[in-house]
Amino acid sequence: MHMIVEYIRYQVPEARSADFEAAYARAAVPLAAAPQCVDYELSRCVDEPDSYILRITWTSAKDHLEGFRGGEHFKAFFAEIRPYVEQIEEMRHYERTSVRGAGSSVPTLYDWAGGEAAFQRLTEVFYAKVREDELVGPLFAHMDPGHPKYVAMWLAEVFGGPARYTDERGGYHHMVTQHLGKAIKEPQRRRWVSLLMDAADEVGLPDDPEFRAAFAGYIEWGTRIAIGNSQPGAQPPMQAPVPHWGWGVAPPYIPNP
Ligand code: HEM
Repeated sequence: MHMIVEYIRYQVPEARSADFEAAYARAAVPLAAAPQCVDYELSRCVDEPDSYILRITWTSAKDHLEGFRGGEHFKAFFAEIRPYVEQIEEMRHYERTSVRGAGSSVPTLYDWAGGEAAFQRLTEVFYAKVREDELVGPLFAHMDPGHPKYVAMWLAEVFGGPARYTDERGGYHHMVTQHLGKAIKEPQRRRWVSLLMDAADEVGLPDDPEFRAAFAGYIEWGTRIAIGNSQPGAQPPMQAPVPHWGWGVAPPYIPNP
């Protein structure tokens, strides 16, 4: 899949702008229903209110030109915007480059949680519980004394803090080797999660719904991957970046063909 961004610049006289926006609000319904459309946004120029830019991200240029234009949603979409075709000044596909990313207007989960100290407190309390637990304790019988600290470094990095696990502890590769062959069972994973959530309450991690949903989302994801990687014969990738987790929603997993 090779995403492509389409920009359409319109010049719409002030007298028609309200109708234009209303037409696009209606056109957006079939557009959003098209499986070739990733997202879209119509914005209006502040300095020259006659200028509009419509940005549509498509799953690929071919999907746009063949899939969407030849598909079931195009007719309804085009019927709405047809009166404005003559107002188009530019309509082209743009290739995304690697220069993109999120800014800092939204705090990281790491900052929201309280930074490094918060994760250190969390894992100290958590592994004290783990050690005592009859279901998961035995897996950790030979745990490295530094383990709570290392996992705190991992979590901090995942949630947007400094890359200390990568820089000081061997990164993803080291983590994955630690789970190989452990043959973790589902009830053990569940207990691990449950003890971690107890620890989160005990050390007073923020308990607002948004933070906890994102936190639990990563933990559900990560523990399920750990189970898979720990089974006999598993062959997980041995090199990968440490994952980064934010406030958003994880997209569906589609394996590379
Ligand atoms: C989100 C889920 C998980 C994360 C982020 C995680 C993270 C880690 C990390 C970073 C290490 C290596 C620490 C080091 O640098 O030495 C590790 C080791 C280990 N993990 Fe996990 N883990 C997860 C899930 C689990 C689960 C569900 C289990 C079992 C129920 C488990 C059992 C172990 C064990 C037994 C070790 C080796 C400990 C030792 O002997 O030192 N992990 N984990």
